[in-house]
Amino acid sequence: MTQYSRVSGSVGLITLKNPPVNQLSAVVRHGIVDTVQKALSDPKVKSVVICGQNGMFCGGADIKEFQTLANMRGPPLIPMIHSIEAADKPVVAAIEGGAFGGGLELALGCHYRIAHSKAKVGLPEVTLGLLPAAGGSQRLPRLIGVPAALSLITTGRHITAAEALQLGLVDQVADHNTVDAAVKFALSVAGQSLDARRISNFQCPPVPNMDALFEDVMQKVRTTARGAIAPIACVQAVRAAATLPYTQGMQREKELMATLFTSGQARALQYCFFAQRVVGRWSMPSGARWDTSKGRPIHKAAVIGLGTMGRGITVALAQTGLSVVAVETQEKQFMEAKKAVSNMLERGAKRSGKPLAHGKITYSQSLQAVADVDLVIEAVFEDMGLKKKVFQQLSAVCKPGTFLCTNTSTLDVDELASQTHQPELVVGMHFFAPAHIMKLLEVVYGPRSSPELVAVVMELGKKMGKVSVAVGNCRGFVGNRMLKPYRDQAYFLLEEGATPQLIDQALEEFGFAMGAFKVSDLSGLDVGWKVRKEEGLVQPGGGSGKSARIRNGVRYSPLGDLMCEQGRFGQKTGRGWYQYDKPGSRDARPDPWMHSFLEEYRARHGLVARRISNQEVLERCLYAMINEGFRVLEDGIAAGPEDIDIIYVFGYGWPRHRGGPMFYANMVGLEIVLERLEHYAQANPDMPTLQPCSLLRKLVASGSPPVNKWKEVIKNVRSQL
Ligand SMILES: CC/C=C\C=C\CC(=O)SCCNC(=O)CCNC(=O)[C@H](O)C(C)(C)COP(=O)(O)OP(=O)(O)OC[C@H]1O[C@@H](n2cnc3c(N)ncnc32)[C@H](O)[C@@H]1OP(=O)(O)O
Repeated sequence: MTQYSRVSGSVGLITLKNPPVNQLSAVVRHGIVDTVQKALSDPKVKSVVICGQNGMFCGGADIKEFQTLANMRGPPLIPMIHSIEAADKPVVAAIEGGAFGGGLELALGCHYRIAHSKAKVGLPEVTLGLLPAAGGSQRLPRLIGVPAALSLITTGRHITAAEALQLGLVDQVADHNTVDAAVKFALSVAGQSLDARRISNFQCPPVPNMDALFEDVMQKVRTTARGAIAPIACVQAVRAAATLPYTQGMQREKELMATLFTSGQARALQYCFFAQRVVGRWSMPSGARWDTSKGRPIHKAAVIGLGTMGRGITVALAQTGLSVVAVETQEKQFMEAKKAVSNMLERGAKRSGKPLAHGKITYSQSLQAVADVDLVIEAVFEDMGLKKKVFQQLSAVCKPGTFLCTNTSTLDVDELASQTHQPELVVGMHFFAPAHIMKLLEVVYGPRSSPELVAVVMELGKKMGKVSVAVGNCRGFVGNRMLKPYRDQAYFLLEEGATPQLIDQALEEFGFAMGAFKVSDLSGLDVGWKVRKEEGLVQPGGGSGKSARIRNGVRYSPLGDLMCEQGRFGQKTGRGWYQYDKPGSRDARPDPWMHSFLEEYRARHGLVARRISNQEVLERCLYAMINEGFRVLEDGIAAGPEDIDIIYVFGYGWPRHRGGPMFYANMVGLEIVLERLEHYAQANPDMPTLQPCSLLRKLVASGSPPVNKWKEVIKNVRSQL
């Protein structure tokens, strides 16, 4: 786990060996303590280099060890790092690949740091619900100053070696063999005084108006944290570094960490870290899996339809380096799209510092231009008739074997596949707007979709920087299917006495980026109205009598339809569930009109408004969504709870520090979720989405196992179906 050798006569070389990322598990920490001791006591050794095997310095503490305190045996990190800093021989960290979290804290304990030019460094503990508690919160501000340290520690962002050099975080950047460079450097500094190299002895560089700086940062962090506690503790820890002697600062760091470490938020965030990796190991009900299905290379792709989504998809594809044929048959849209895509590419290049990808795109107004591409993403208007026509044409035009994908948020992927000669080469790609920015991609396979195609599209998603989740085909797939009962409950609560702002506030206090009604205003009320009209659900004026609020025997709220009849489509019309200064403006303000609208509505339907508590808002909206999540699992649409949670965290603004809806249900207690659903279902027999589903009942009957054990129960439930 840790290898030791003497090189170049007098340099003790310690190599961390713990695949995949040389994480500091107990054995590695033992190894470091032993080998440092060995090097320091060997009179032939004049200086020491610490590096990691396989081109990676160290990915930090072993996150798996955090699951139980019992796992955390072995030498603790803090004294281990202190003993390195206190050594009387120079210790040099040779950073290849990356130094993250405890890995960077280890490097900060060394007297010198040399990084490869392609290496990255960072303190991402905040993203795991923690803070850099092996001295990182105290050493980093002393080394690079308070503002820069605050920026790194509160965001957890990874920075390049070049930025690290500029900040003074590393001493040298090497273009070739970093370990060789570090050994050479170690030889050159052997015997030199180390007094000025021990960061814990430094004073933080003074900051003018320090109180104002911390107040300002704290306010910003509170706004963006949406209830997460780790970013706040990070600011408090850095403040301790700036105001207290090192030993007291370390004490504060320890206290803050103790609170975070055992918090539910840290558990949720660490679950998300692993869940994100679990969804990459996709599987299909047929038994096809990520490790047994091989894709084939895609050299040239096409996008059909250059509306908002098509433009974003074109940009995302071009940024991967692929050749892209962008097709739009309508002249006006074609000209506008060319300009818009070009602007988006320029903005992207500026943001990322990567070269422009203009040359990768060819534009055409004819579908014939896609004849020789390997993969097509159709992104025309969300209309089954139109999409079917496009798929028939694509099937005729494209070379045999071309993969055909549809960007759709709800439509039946199998129905589209049946329009082509090779339905096994069709999948859905549900992008989220803006498609070149949003991280989530739902990859929707049908019963006939080939695993090869799923492998290709999952890989393509990765190249586009997306978190791709493979899901089965059903109405709304995973994300939008679960959103429906959540939204329905929000509407029903309005009928029963709530206001849009009361509901949104409860959801935003829970941690959602936006409440249900603000989201509805943003995406446009007319979108759902069109779908409901096509489904025959809309009655003019909202209908009358008892049947006005029932469709197919199930409770229905015509509130959204009535809003649309009034032309209140949301932000785009300047009026929706809220009012806006002008059409297109984003600043939502409560609209007094809503009050009389709702009063009149309730009076017409004989409804008596009652006081709705935040708790009821959360229970009804979230538990209805969670219940649908269990149905999704039962139906085999998602392979496991991790898939659902990652979809919600990356695509629907679910607060990451609450781990996703299914993890959250587990945190609340499945028996509590079941009991509350039963309660609400009894009170509302016309709302079948509140009837607890059988998987939830089975899980509770099985003793409410933790999320990572649900798959066993799911397997049993499915085999009984
Ligand atoms: C008193 C003080 C107590 C505690 C102090 C704790 C401080 C810490 O160090 S907390 C940990 C901080 N470190 C991180 O947050 C880094 C997490 N890792 C990453 O960001 C990335 O893995 C990466 C290092 C940048 C490498 O990325 P990539 O090359 O894309 O590989 P991945 O697919 O992400 O990971 C590969 C494989 O490694 C597992 N893994 C990564 N880091 C850790 C880790 N720190 N501990 C345990 N395991 C780790 C990861 O889960 C993947 O394995 P799978 O089997 O595929 O899940």
